[in-house]
Amino acid sequence: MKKARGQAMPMRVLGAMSGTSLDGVDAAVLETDGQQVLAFGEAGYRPYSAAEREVLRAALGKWTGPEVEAAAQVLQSAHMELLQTFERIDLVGFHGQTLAHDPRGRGTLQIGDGAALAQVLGVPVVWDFRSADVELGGEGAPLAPFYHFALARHIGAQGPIAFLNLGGVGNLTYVDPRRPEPTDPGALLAFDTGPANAPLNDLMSARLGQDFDKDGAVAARGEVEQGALELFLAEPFFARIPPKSLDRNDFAEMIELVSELDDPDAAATLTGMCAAGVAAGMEHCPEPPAQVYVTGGGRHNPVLMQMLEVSLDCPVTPVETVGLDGDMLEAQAFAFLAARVLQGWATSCPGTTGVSANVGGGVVSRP
Ligand SMILES: Nc1ncnc2c1ncn2[C@@H]1O[C@H](COP(=O)(O)OP(=O)(O)OP(=O)(O)O)[C@@H](O)[C@H]1O
Ligand SMILES: CC(=O)N[C@H]1[C@@H]2OC[C@@H](O2)[C@@H](O)[C@@H]1O[C@H](C)C(=O)O
Repeated sequence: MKKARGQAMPMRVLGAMSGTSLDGVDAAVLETDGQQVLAFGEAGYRPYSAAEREVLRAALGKWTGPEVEAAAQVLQSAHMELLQTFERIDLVGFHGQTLAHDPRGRGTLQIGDGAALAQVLGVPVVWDFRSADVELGGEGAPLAPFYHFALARHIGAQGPIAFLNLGGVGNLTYVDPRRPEPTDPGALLAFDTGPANAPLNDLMSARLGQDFDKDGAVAARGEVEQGALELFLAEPFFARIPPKSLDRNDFAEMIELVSELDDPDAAATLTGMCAAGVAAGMEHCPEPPAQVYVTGGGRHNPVLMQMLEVSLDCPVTPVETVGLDGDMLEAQAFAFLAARVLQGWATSCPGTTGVSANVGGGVVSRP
């Protein structure tokens, strides 16, 4: 039976996320009743070693088999190591690691065993957040939008704003905080915008042996190749009406579009493609938001931020300008969603994943 909203208890919830960039595990405490953000707590980060990252990378795009099992072990032990360092936790929201995402085909796969984690930590763990939404016809992603709605209210936004997450993949949430509930029609529109850092990271790794283009240093020396950009934007994904989502490697072939370019021009062009995907996505919003608040690692890239400022019709700033932590926002989101799952409340709705009705995903495992 669903509880009435007034009965929800404030909890200290620990959220954990291992994102598509495969850099490490982010974990953050959020005090919440699943409706409001009450306070932000401690946060921690556990990077993957180069060897661990290779094990995870080898499993990307796979659904079963030895690579997936090896990746699951790396993922599980890294989480156990990090999450055991937190104290006084009531509940854990455990996203795991997406290995494969094909919502209209084989489904979505996040590795990680929440039941085993609950035994070790001695508290309930909410996990497998995306499957129920996909099974009911939704995209299964993005799921942070319900948290974005709570954040928009927390920062006192009076009209529509947007949150833009620039991780491996980009995702945008348009929020109208004047609606009372995130599930109200018009309160949320969310979708993946296209590849963000993943192709640029892959280029940097293949050509220069670097994990990423730190501070956009390589792209800053180059120019965007317009022909490649046009070919990229001709992909049917950009014209598709949202909600819509992507797998990390859905645009892996775009690196071919820059194969003839020198390093600076190739990096600048891939950076430009990320910004252009966001600009194309913005066209789907009902009106330009008053602000775009950027979270995720891409906000540290000044070349990318500059390109966004030029191509969007509204101001673009890192979420830190309103006192939020852009490195931990996704981990906090899964803490927030865990609190909602425990109450039996929705974590996605037609505006966020395209699912036909409001869905409360997530499995609860108790110690
Ligand atoms: N100083 C910097 N300069 C340029 N790029 C940066 C910088 N810091 C981080 N990044 C980029 O941000 C990426 C990490 O972003 P983030 O941690 O948000 O990804 P993620 O959470 O794994 O991804 P997702 O949200 O898609 O699951 C790095 O791989 C890198 O490409
Ligand atoms: C299937 C999956 O794991 N998708 C991730 C990925 O990383 C960014 C983007 O693609 C977003 O759709 C989602 O993560 C965020 C945190 C979300 O669900 O809101």
